[in-house]
Amino acid sequence: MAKTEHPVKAVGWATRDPSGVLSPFKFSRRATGEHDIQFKVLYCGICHSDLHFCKNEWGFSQYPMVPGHEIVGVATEVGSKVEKVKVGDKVGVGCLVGSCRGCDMCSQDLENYCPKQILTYSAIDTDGTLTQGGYSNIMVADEHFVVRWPENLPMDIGAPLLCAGITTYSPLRYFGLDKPGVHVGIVGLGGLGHVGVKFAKAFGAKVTVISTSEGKRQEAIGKLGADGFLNSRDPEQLQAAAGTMDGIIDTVSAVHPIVPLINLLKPHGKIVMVGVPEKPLEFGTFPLIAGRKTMSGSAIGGLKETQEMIDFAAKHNVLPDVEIVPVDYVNTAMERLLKADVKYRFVIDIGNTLKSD
Ligand SMILES: NC(=O)c1ccc[n+]([C@@H]2O[C@H](COP(=O)([O-])OP(=O)(O)OC[C@H]3O[C@@H](n4cnc5c(N)ncnc54)[C@H](O)[C@@H]3O)[C@@H](O)[C@H]2O)c1
Ligand SMILES: [Zn+2]
Ligand SMILES: [Zn+2]
Repeated sequence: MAKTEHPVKAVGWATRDPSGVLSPFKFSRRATGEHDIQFKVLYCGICHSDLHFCKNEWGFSQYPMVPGHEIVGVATEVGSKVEKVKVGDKVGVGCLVGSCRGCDMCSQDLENYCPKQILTYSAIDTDGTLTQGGYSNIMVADEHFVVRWPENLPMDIGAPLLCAGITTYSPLRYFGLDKPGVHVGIVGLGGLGHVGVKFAKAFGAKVTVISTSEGKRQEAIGKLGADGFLNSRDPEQLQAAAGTMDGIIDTVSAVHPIVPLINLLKPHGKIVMVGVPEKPLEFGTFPLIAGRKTMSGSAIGGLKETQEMIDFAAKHNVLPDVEIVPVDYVNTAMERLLKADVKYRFVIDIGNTLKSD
C-alpha cells in the first residue's frame, strides 16, 4: 500500500474531479532528502495544460490534483549532497520532477523524452504517492530537476518560462529556426505563442504570427515585435503567404485546421505541434508530400536546455507578458484562459495570497 502521508505539511489549491473546480487543500510533502531542494513557492504560472489536466481532457488525470508547473521560489532547505544551490537562493521547477536518469534519452539530457519521466503533478512518484504541483506554498524536488534562477530575472514575470518558455525555445533550436534568415510562423498567440515570438525574434528570425483574432494584429507587430500577422480565418491572406515559411510552431490548444498551415511552408519546411487539443486533428497527406515537408511534435525540454533557456532569457530580456492574480482568483483565471482572455499568461502570486494555515 502506498504511503500517502509525508512529514511536511503543505497547503494548496486542488481539484478533486473532472469538474476542474479548484479549492483549498491540505496535503503533505516529503522530508528533504539528501539530493532534494525544498523551497517556498512565491509564484506559479497557469498553463493551458493545467486546464486540460484539471478537467481530465487527456484521460490520465489523477485526483486530488494540485496543478502548476511554472514554479518559482526561494530555497528553504537543501539536502546534504546538494551542490546546485544553497538556502536563500532563487529556484524554479518546471514540468518534470523525475526521470530514470539512465536511459538513452536521459543520458542525452532529454529527460523530457524518458519513458519513466515523472510529471510535476498528477503522476506517481517513486515512493508511490501522487506528485502535486505549484499552486501550493511549499515544494520539494531532486536538485537535478531544479533550475537555478538568474539574479536579474524577475520571478513573477519569469515564471512562465519554465513551461511556455522551454516548450517554444526547444523546437526553435532543434529544428534550426533559431537564426537570422529563417522565416518562422507562430500559430496561436497565447501563453506559449507570445513567448515563442519573443524567442524567435531574439534569435534573429523573421516572425509571422498566425491567429484567428484579428484584434491581436496590432499587438503582435507593435508590442511583441513580430514582422507580420496572418488572420487564419482569411483564405486570401493565407494564400498570399503560401510557401513562404521555413518552420511553424503550432501552439493552439483546440482542434483547428492544419492543412492551411502546412500550405504556408516552403518545400522542406517543418511544422511542429506543441499544442495538445483534446481531440485528434485531421489532415490529408498531399500538402505534406508536395514539397517533402515534415510534421513533428515537441514536448517541453530537458533540464540542461531549460537552464540554458532561462539564462538566455535573462541575458536577452525575453520576458513573458503576465497578469498577476491572487490564488483565490484561480477558477476565474481558468475560465478566462479558456476564452483566450489573458495577455498572455496568468501568474499566481502564491507568496502573498496563499494562506498557510
Ligand atoms: N508540448 C508541450 O510540451 C506543451 C507544453 C505546454 C503546453 N502545451 C499545450 O500547448 C497548448 C497551448 O498552451 P498555452 O498555455 O499557450 O495556452 P493558451 O490558452 O494561452 O493559448 C492557446 C492559444 O490557442 C488559441 N486557440 C484556441 N482555440 C483555437 C482554435 N480553435 N483555433 C485557433 N486558435 C485557437 C487561443 O486563442 C490562444 O491564443 C495547450 O494545448 C497546452 O496543453 C504543450
Ligand atoms: Zn505547461
Ligand atoms: Zn530515462
